[in-house]
Amino acid sequence: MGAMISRFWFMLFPAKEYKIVVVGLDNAGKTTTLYKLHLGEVVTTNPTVGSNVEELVYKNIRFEDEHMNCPFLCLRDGSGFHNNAYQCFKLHLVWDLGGQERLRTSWATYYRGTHAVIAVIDSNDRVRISMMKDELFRLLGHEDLQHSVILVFANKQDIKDAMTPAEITDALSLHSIKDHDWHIQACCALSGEGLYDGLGWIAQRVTGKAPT
Ligand SMILES: Nc1nc2c(ncn2[C@@H]2O[C@H](COP(=O)(O)OP(=O)(O)OP(=O)(O)O)[C@@H](O)[C@H]2O)c(=O)[nH]1
Ligand SMILES: [Mg+2]
Repeated sequence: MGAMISRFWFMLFPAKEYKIVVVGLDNAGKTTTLYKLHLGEVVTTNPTVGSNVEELVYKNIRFEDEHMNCPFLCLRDGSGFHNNAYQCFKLHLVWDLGGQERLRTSWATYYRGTHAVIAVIDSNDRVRISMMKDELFRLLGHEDLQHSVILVFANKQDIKDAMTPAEITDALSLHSIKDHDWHIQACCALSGEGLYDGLGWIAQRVTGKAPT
């Protein structure tokens, strides 16, 4: 019933959309991440040529005091324990870009209007982490991403001896990023662990960000 009401509500009052682009080297797990979030399932992937795009709805329960000034589409939840609570929906349009070397030059064509960048890292790919650092700093310098927040997914944490988020933070020099809000999240796109935590961080941070 609740799901039906919210679907109907969406049709009447479409929420403001937030644009996210997902970047990272080939084989990092970008497409797996997108479809795990979108469908809740692991899909069989092929290397992406071009892009995939899907809409994700992130739902958050907020209590009345936190809800003040909430800019999102909200439904009052008057039932049970939560009669002071609201369900706040944020709609994210997520672009998953191909990571092969020849495709990376086209990433910038997707940047305009982006609120958040997700950089997916294969935490076992020690050899190419410096290449990913170069790509990351190149995109951070792009004018269309001036106002974007950056989420780094330290993916494939299920594999033994994966680099920890702290190691990846050092290898990517994340602490030297001063002009963007950033966050690193350990995850496993196969099980989904950590993915919603990362999306939750974005959902909080995009409020009030206005890319040109
Ligand atoms: N063990 C493990 N494997 C993963 C994980 N996430 C993705 N993979 C695997 O990594 C491989 C590449 O995943 P993709 O999602 O296609 O990678 P991609 O980043 O989209 O690659 P491109 O499209 O070429 O840029 C697939 O075999 C996935 O099943 C993970 O968390 N753990
Ligand atoms: Mg892909």
